[in-house]
Amino acid sequence: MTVKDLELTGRHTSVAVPQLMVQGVLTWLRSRLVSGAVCVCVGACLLLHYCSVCQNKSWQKLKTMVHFSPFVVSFKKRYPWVQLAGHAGNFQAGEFGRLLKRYCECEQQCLQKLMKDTLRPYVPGYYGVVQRDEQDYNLMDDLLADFDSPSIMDCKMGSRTYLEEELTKARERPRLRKDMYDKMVAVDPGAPTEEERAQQGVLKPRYMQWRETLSSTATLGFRIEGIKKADGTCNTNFKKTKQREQVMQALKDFVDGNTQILKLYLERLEELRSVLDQSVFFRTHEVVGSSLLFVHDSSGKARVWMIDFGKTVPLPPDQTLDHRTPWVEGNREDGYLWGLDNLIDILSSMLPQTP
Ligand SMILES: Nc1ncnc2c1ncn2[C@@H]1O[C@H](COP(=O)(O)OP(=O)(O)OP(=O)(O)O)[C@@H](O)[C@H]1O
Ligand SMILES: O=P(O)(O)O[C@@H]1[C@H](O)[C@H](O)[C@@H](OP(=O)(O)O)[C@H](OP(=O)(O)O)[C@H]1O
Repeated sequence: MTVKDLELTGRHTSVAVPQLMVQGVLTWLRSRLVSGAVCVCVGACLLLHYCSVCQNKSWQKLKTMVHFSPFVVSFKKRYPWVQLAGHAGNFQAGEFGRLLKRYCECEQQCLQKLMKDTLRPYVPGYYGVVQRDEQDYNLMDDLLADFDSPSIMDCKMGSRTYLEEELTKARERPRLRKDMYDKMVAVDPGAPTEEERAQQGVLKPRYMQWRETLSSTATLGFRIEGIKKADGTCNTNFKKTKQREQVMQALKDFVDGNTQILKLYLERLEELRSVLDQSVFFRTHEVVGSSLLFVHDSSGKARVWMIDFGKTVPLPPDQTLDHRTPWVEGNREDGYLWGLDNLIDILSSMLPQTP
């Protein structure tokens, strides 16, 4: 369920730890772990606390990964930092409340443009590319830095989680993914077709579409990827959270029923929506796989930011998107605003109605 050898797939492969020691930890985890998100937390915490201690050593190729984030990293023992979703080993601690995310040119281009866009207050501040141990990173604000024991939620936005160009590539050069087949079977043994079963592999777009329809991505235009609460509990098991009522329950649990926090989140999302309507960047980009990061703490502070622009790409000069029109191949619509409308609607319905 949690730790296993993995077919190497691009960005999954490196973490900042000596390989042998990590393999020892992983072997221990593999032999000991039982199911449950809290156990995942503890295991990942042990491993990645160690990673952070060793963060000045060179990054090494590691043919193993911890499945199912979150990854809890103690950044220089200052405060625990949590990676709720995404690829393992992509982040390192920076200085002064900043963090380093493994370099991705597409993300760099977006963050640079976003620093000059009306969306600037809704994305992490960006400070350029830095090198550590021969690896390039994008340096950005750590959005958790100003919070005390924060509760965090990652919501992946949009009705589509793969780029149109990924579809084209998969058609031109179909590549069967055994790791995705295995992830599919782990959730639903009946999901693969007979052909996929015989091949023991699925194409990436097929897997991504299956994930979209299993969760709320296809029906609501967003899905919860993970939640970590101030009490230390973590849950990344939202693959089947699909119905509006299930989403509401997860949100209610995330804020511990605190309507004041819900209200602050709602206000922030409404502001974000009106800024998105004005944003040149947003109008001229296909925004896929990007998340909203929700953060609050017991002081009553609650904020939301847009993160992850690794699959946000510029449109041709003559094209714009409204981000609400349903997607058909070729129109490049991503359903981002449709998802945000739904999220806002759900949060509003959870608040007591004012006469
Ligand atoms: N600027 C930030 N400040 C604080 N936490 C962050 C920040 N950026 C990312 N995170 C944490 O890391 C997680 C993964 O981030 P992100 O989606 O950018 O990674 P990724 O590896 O590109 O993901 P994906 O696999 O979806 O492409 C988030 O869920 C969040 O917990
Ligand atoms: O959440 P899951 O079920 O583990 O599936 C992963 C998730 O959809 C990621 O967003 C995706 O990375 P990208 O968004 O960067 O494509 C990754 O593809 P990958 O394995 O090809 O990196 C998937 O494996």
